[in-house]
Amino acid sequence: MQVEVRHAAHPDAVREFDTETLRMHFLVERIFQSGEILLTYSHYDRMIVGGAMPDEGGLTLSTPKEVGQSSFLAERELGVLNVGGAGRVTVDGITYDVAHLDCLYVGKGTLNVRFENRDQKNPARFYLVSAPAHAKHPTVHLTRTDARHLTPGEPETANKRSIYQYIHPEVCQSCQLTMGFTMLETGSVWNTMPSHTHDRRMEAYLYFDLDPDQRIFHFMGEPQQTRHIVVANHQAVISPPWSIHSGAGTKNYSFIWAMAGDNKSFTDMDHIAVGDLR
Ligand SMILES: O=C[C@H](O)[C@@H](O)CC(=O)C(=O)O
Ligand SMILES: [Zn+2]
Repeated sequence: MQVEVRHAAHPDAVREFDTETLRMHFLVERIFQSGEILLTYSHYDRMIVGGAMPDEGGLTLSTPKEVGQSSFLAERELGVLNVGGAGRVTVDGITYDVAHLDCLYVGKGTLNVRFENRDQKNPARFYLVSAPAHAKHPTVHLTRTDARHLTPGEPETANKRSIYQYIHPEVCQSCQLTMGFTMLETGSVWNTMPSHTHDRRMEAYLYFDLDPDQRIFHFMGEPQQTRHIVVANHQAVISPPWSIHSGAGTKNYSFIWAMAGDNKSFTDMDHIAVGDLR
């Protein structure tokens, strides 16, 4: 397991960041590496994002010093969403078949989490998101048909998309974590436009299903001080609570969103009119 710590940055400081500094603070370039668990510990709401990509030997979630506990999930909850081939996740002796785009909520107090492939030629890529938790909720396996499905956007504004809400109060219990994914239709490239902030919750995006030679221009920053980060497939962006998080791709793509903070209300957003962005 490799863990990288990212400290929180004040918006006044971020105004001065150049491209490399923005990327160093907010872009997670490496999420999936075969036979390894790569994690990034963000000090925004202490959310951990990362990936587990098993090889023949499988992978066990160990406990890094950063979490300060005897087991990773002693005081945390975990969301797992598979963007690779079919896999298996074993949680304290119970094995779940976690197919492509299935999600697993793993509750606080879990002692053992193990990741394996079903087909070594098409390895699973488990995207992981964890936040501090103070209550135990049951571990739940969710498929796409369990998710809440929304279809915002229009072809005219190139933002027609499907939102699948998995770890969401109407679908699955959690302490502070919410998680799901958004899939853009062919010809639509804009996510989360009109954009918004929610200072009471931070958010992270993992972009996936993007062709290797295409990129997403992810927009961040205060609404009147926007900056962009050029993002490739299987890279994540940490969005501070004060920042917009929106993107335009050179082609359509999908992304996993996950949030932690004061509430789990997906619709609690401070919207910014397109004309007010700077
Ligand atoms: O606070 C909610 C998050 O920013 C995303 O879930 C928005 C999103 O997936 C979209 O509009 O496509
Ligand atoms: Zn948001």
